[in-house]
Amino acid sequence: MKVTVVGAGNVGATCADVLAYREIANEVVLLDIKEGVAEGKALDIWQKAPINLYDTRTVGSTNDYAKTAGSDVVVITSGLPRKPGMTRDDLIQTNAGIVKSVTENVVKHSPDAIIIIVSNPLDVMTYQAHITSKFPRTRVMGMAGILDTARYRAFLAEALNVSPKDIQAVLMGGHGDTMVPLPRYTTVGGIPVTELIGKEELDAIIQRTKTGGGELVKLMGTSAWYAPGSAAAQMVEAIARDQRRVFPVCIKLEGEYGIKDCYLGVPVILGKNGVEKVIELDLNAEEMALLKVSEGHVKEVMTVLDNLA
Ligand SMILES: NC(=O)c1ccc[n+]([C@@H]2O[C@H](COP(=O)([O-])OP(=O)(O)OC[C@H]3O[C@@H](n4cnc5c(N)ncnc54)[C@H](O)[C@@H]3O)[C@@H](O)[C@H]2O)c1
Ligand SMILES: O=C(O)C[C@H](O)C(=O)O
Repeated sequence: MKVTVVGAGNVGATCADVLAYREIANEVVLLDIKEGVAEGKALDIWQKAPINLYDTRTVGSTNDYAKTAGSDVVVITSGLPRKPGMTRDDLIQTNAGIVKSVTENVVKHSPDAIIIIVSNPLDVMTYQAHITSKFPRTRVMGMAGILDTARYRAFLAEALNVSPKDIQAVLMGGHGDTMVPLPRYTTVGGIPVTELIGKEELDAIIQRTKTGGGELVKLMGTSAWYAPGSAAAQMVEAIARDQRRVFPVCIKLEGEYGIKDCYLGVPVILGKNGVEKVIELDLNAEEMALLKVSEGHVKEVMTVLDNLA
């Protein structure tokens, strides 16, 4: 298993580190456009191997895609992160160009790869990578749902004073304020969450989850990386080990949930072929209405991308 991570910044380097210390891949190539940065971080991670006891070989590359040739999975994290006061959509102009040129290079050197997009605005950057790569939709997906769900689970674990391991949940829709939480599908050790927490407290947690990325941007002046890098690595693991994990993943919808030609987070089965199956939940009217709002927002930003092109 060879994995390339494009972008050796905060998220990319964290993802490469998790892939290495959890031995998810035999070889991890970290690539960045900035001279020396990827080589340095890859070397640093490799020098940690005797301490943390792993065999994964990490290799750095300054924009030399020949080193990435034949990758099984490519994670694209290259692009600007937002600063306080910005929305993710404000990044579209710069990041669309970056994701397009990176995807062209990835396709040239790894034509059979599965691509995982992390760059923002997530849903529309997944669209950009999909139309550029011309890969089947099952091999081009975006990471956001695992992160958003993890935030929701972490906040719930804190509120209920239980282990985050015991909280199972699904969040759907776009990666932004229109994401669709699904309390009906949230359980704590198998118990419906609504039996353990009041509506008001749950609503506050859902609201905090929706703005969870912004909360961190405000605190740090740039966006998060530990949870996002780990979330992307978890998707790679599901593919590399053919785990058939059930995760919310951004993919082009082709009629599921009555939605076509839109890139949205939905629960899927993730395995060796990428998205093995899109799971269609039986949403109630209220949940469906929220998903339609999310669709409307993502489609608006997709139009911005079309106009840029
Ligand atoms: N999907 C999510 O849930 C999620 C979570 C966190 C961050 N993000 C997004 O991920 C992206 C990266 O965030 P970060 O915090 O790692 O930023 P960062 O600035 O730390 O790293 C980005 C890296 O991309 C590199 N880069 C820029 N253009 C490149 C190109 N053409 N080829 C190769 N490398 C290039 C930069 O040199 C930089 O090292 C941002 O767009 C951010 O908004 C998404
Ligand atoms: O909030 C951001 O800009 C980064 C990322 O999408 C996140 O949710 O942490």
